[in-house]
Order: sequence, then structure tokens, then C-alpha cells
Amino acid sequence: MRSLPTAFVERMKTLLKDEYAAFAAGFDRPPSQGLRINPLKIDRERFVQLSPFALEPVPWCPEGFRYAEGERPGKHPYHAAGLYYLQEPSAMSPAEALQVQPGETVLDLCAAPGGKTTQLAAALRGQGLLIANEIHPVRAKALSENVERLGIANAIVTNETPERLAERFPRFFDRILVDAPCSGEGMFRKLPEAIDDWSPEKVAECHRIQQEILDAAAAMLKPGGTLVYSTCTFAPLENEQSIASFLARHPEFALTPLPHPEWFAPGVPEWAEPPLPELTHSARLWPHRLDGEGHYLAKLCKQADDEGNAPSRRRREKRGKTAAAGRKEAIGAWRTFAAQSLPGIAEQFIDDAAFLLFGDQLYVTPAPDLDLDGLKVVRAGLHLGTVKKNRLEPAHALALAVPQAAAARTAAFAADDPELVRYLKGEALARDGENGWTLVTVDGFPLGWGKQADGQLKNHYPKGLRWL
Ligand SMILES: C[S@@+](CC[C@H](N)C(=O)[O-])C[C@H]1O[C@@H](n2cnc3c(N)ncnc32)[C@H](O)[C@@H]1O
Repeated sequence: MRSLPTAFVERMKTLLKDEYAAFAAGFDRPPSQGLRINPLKIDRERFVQLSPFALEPVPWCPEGFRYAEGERPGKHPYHAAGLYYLQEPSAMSPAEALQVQPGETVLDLCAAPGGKTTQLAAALRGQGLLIANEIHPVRAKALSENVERLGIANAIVTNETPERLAERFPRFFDRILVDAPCSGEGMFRKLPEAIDDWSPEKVAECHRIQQEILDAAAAMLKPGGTLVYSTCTFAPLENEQSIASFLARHPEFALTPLPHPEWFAPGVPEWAEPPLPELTHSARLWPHRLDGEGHYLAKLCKQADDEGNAPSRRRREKRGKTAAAGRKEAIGAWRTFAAQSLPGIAEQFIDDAAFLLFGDQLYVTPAPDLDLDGLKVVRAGLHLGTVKKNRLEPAHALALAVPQAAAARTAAFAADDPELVRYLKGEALARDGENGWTLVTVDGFPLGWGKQADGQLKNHYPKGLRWL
């Protein structure tokens, strides 16, 4: 372990006094490891039966588990099938605190690589709309891949600044998560590189950015809506002070209590200037008091009688450029594909208004009325496939979003079948079967596509995801 920065140590000694020794000892323990199952694909009981890993429940997240050191769940076919997301236990708390309900309109404003996005999508249960945004283009791509792997059909992934989204979506969302960029002190144990990036100046700069992001989030929340703010740092300036400064600018917001007082310590009123008693409603997750990394969270409700207008819903005036001539053919190609290869597909994929064509890429959007023109959209909903000469080549995302039972043809493997590893490595498999697009599955969970032709299953597992 690299040594901790002196200015950080001095500050934490001043704040924690007698408790500092216990806090410092926590850095010598191994980081916590966890996974959160994906209820869009598997329920808790079935996963517990099926799991090859020894699991221990996370008390504050019903779908979260710790796994022991030495396990490699990221290298298992169930991971490729999107049955779970690797996430350390403390990081499971912010999305849990937001209490998303199926059918709501939700924004994850600082979303990459997607741990909390996938958790919010799970809470929506496929109903409603999730916009997952990430400012950094490379990270937005990783976010989009995780949305795909977990089979999320009702998410739109954008690569925008919070300010641009706020211009487009005033008073639009029921719930917003701001998992803010921060100085990462709570990750020093798990990612020691974070120590090299740290400086007092970085803490101050993060505080400034957090204010801008929170102001944009406030503008996008409906009156009566809920906002959760979280960081993975200990610095009061980025936690209690960020919330106190926000509340001073936004009297229409109030802090609301968080659950699990037995695990989550109260925020400290005196760590803001001037002290703010309500900060005890926010929470600190201390690694020396629980089995997880360092986090802070605050839950804020916006008054229902905010003086603003009724919630706005940006609607398209008319179909944009995507309504071009090719759209009809693309939908026809999709319908032919679905009839031949996915006869059990659910109704929702067949509603005409929901199809979106970008070039030769066909999507089905969860929000046909939403005006996305001019925004950087990385994923416009569920990617159905590429239209090639009036035929549809199915997208990887489609394989991961449908149940095995929907497919006309499957190549079904058990998790320990060596043929499955060959598939994940991108090899063609010698195999008899009816010719055509074939859904490859592991223990009944879709993994990707193959194309059966004359005794061979041609491999369509995406090149960028193949096992080495
Ligand atoms: C703590 S991470 C998010 C982790 C993510 N919520 C998860 O659970 O996987 C914060 C994110 O904010 C992004 N970010 C950095 N500067 C930003 C800004 N000015 N506005 C919005 N997001 C920003 C970072 O690129 C980073 O991906």
C-alpha cells in the first residue's frame, strides 16, 4: 500500500480524534468485494442455488452479496450473460436509497461505468424510462456496454454535460442520482492509484464541480421528486459542505432520513460552515465500521409546490431525419427476423412508434415522444440490429435482452461445458441443428448469437468481448 498523503492524514486525525487509530487500521485490511444480482434475468433464490461462489448477503441491499477473496466472478460465463454486476457493498447504497419504483422517469447523471445505472434499471423492472448520462466519451462507451450486458431495454445512454441536459429536460425526472466525481479518498484501499491523484486542490475543484452538477440536477427534478447525492470520499468539503451549500442556494429542497442507522453513521453538522443540524439525515459509510469502502450519501426531496410550471415532457414536433424512407424497410426486415428467429418476442418490441433508425442501425426506444435531437446519444434504447440489404443482422444487445424461450433455435450449454469457452473465445463450433440465427445460452441464460449453417455454428459473439 502506498503511504497516505500527509495533508489527508492530518485532516482525518483532526476530524476523527480518538477514532483515527481504528480508521487508519482499516487501510491494512483487504478491500471489500461484492456482486449484485440482476433481477431482470434471475431472482435471488435461483442465483443462490446456482452460484458457484460462496456468498454472504449485504445487509443494506437485498440483491447484493459479498464473495470471498480468490473468487473470480468476473471470469465466469454468468458474468458474460449479465446475471450480476461486480460492485463493492458500500457502492450499492446510493441507488438503494433512491427507492425507484417501476414506471418512473429516472436520471443517472454521472453514470459510468454503470454500477448504479444497472441497479436503477433493476428497480424499474423494465417499466418507465432511465436516462444514463456520462460526460466522458470513453467512459460512456463502457457504460453503454454494461447496459447491454445486463439486458436493459428501457435505458437511453447519453454523453452530455449536466448543463446541456438541464436545458433539454427541465422538471422532467421523478428521481435523479448524482454519484458525483470526487477526490476518491474512500477508494484509497481498493484503488491505491487514487492516492497519486489526490491533492487539497483536487478536493476544492471537486467541490466546485459538484455544485454545478447539483444545480443542473435540481433544475431537472420534478416538484415532489427525489434526488440522491453520493461520493466515495471522506472530505467534508465534498460531502456535508457540498450539501449545505446546495441547500443554501435551493430552499425548495430538504434532507430526508436514510435507513440502516445500525450501519450508516450520521453526517456531521459541524463539518459544514455554518453548521447545519439536518446534516444528521445524511450518512457516512466508514470502512472501519462496516465491511465496505468509504462513502457519503444524502437524500433530498424537492417541495411539491415549487413555483415552477407543471412537469414538462419534451416531445418531438414530428419524426426527425430517422423517419427517412429506409425506416419502413428496416421495420419489415426486423419483423421477418422476429418471425423466423424470435417468435416468442414480447409485444413491446412490435409497436410501430417505438422504432428508431440511425443509419442502418435499428433500435426500439422506451420513449418515442422524447426529443433527443442534437444530444449525443450513445444508445437510444434496445439495439435490435443492423439492416443489411433488407435483412436484419441481430445485435448482441438483443440476445441479452430476450429470454431463451423466445428463440426459434438455441444452442444450450452448461456453465462447465468446454464448448462454451470456445464460443466465448470466438470460435466456430461443429454442431448439428436447423440452419439460421441461433441463441447461444448458458444454463438457460442467453449469451449471444451464432448462425447455424450446414453442421457448423458460426460465431457472432462480439470481437471486443471475446475471452482471450
Ligand atoms: C463516481 S463516478 C460514477 C460511478 C457510477 N455512478 C457507477 O456507479 O458506476 C463519477 C462520474 O462522473 C463523471 N464526471 C466527471 N466530471 C463530470 C462533470 N463535470 N459533470 C458530470 N459528470 C462528471 C466521471 O467521468 C465519472 O464517470
